[in-house]
Amino acid sequence: MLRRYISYTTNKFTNCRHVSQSMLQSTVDEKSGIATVTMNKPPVNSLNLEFLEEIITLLNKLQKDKVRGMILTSGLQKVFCAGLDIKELYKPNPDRLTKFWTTLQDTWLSLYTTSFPTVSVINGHSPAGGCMLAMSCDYRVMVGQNYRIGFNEAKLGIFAPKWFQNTIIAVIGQRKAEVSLTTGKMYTTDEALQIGLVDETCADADSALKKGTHFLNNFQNISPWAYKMTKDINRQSTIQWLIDNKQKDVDFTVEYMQSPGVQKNLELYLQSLKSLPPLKLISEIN
Ligand SMILES: CCCCCCCC/C=C\C=C\CC(=O)SCCNC(=O)CCNC(=O)[C@H](O)C(C)(C)COP(=O)(O)OP(=O)(O)OC[C@H]1O[C@@H](n2cnc3c(N)ncnc32)[C@H](O)[C@@H]1OP(=O)(O)O
Repeated sequence: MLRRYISYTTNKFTNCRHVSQSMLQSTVDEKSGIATVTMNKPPVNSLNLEFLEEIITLLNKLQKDKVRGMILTSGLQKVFCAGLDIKELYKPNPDRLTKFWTTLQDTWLSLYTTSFPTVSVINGHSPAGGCMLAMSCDYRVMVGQNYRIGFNEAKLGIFAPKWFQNTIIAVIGQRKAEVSLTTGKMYTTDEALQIGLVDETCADADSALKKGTHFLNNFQNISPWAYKMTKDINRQSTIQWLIDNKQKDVDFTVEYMQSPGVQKNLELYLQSLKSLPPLKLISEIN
């Protein structure tokens, strides 16, 4: 396992508090109380067990520190998050896969129920679990015209669980979610805006961060308690479904992922990932 460390420093010139873990950097602006969290797990910010554990630890820390809001973004050149780390799913060790899926559920629960408002600044490709990471925030701003976002699980021969699908339905509605999930379509920035996968688009990352901050400033005069209660009531049925079905969801996933058909599909997908030229894959699967 990677050596992990957390360090806290305050920069007296910028009035920012920095929290740095090996794959995540967090900077809290002392004046606004807004945390900017940057994912930095080259090459593609894929979500493996250790990365998910870091995300949970950081969310707990931000909650304890009573930040006023969080912006989640990527420090990589062209990828926001490539989704689940396929290596966690391909030829898995059942014990690790059990821990991985349980931690994935807990990460989603932590992010979807934060006591502070959250924004994702999508500054790179964002397929499958990467798109879900963005959907689990309260607001989404997508940068530029070069990236793709969507739910391509079907292209890998796997399907999204109920709690995942319900999260998407809450954002874009039942019909669009069904078309999006069954076709595995990856959307351009403009298409994503049109179907409501993202709330705003802009040309560059700096403007996107400003738009994210602008959204979070809406909560300056809103009671944190009123914010949290409203969000909890709005999201309650999906959250409760997962809490009530956690073990069933893990057991099913562990068995399903190990089936020969799923493993064959993942093998073929991993091969195509290696053989296609950069970015061809994403455009191929449109
Ligand atoms: C709060 C959490 C919410 C999450 C809830 C999830 C609930 C679960 C439900 C559903 C399940 C979801 C399934 C998934 O997420 S499966 C993952 C789907 N992802 C993809 O299909 C992305 C595939 N990757 C790409 O299309 C490209 O890599 C791209 C992201 C566009 C980047 O392109 P490029 O910059 O050209 O980089 P390369 O393709 O050369 O890749 C560099 C190396 O990274 C490896 N890679 C890429 N993606 C993954 C991945 N997802 N997992 C593991 N490894 C990945 C790639 O093979 C290269 O490796 P190497 O250098 O060894 O060849």
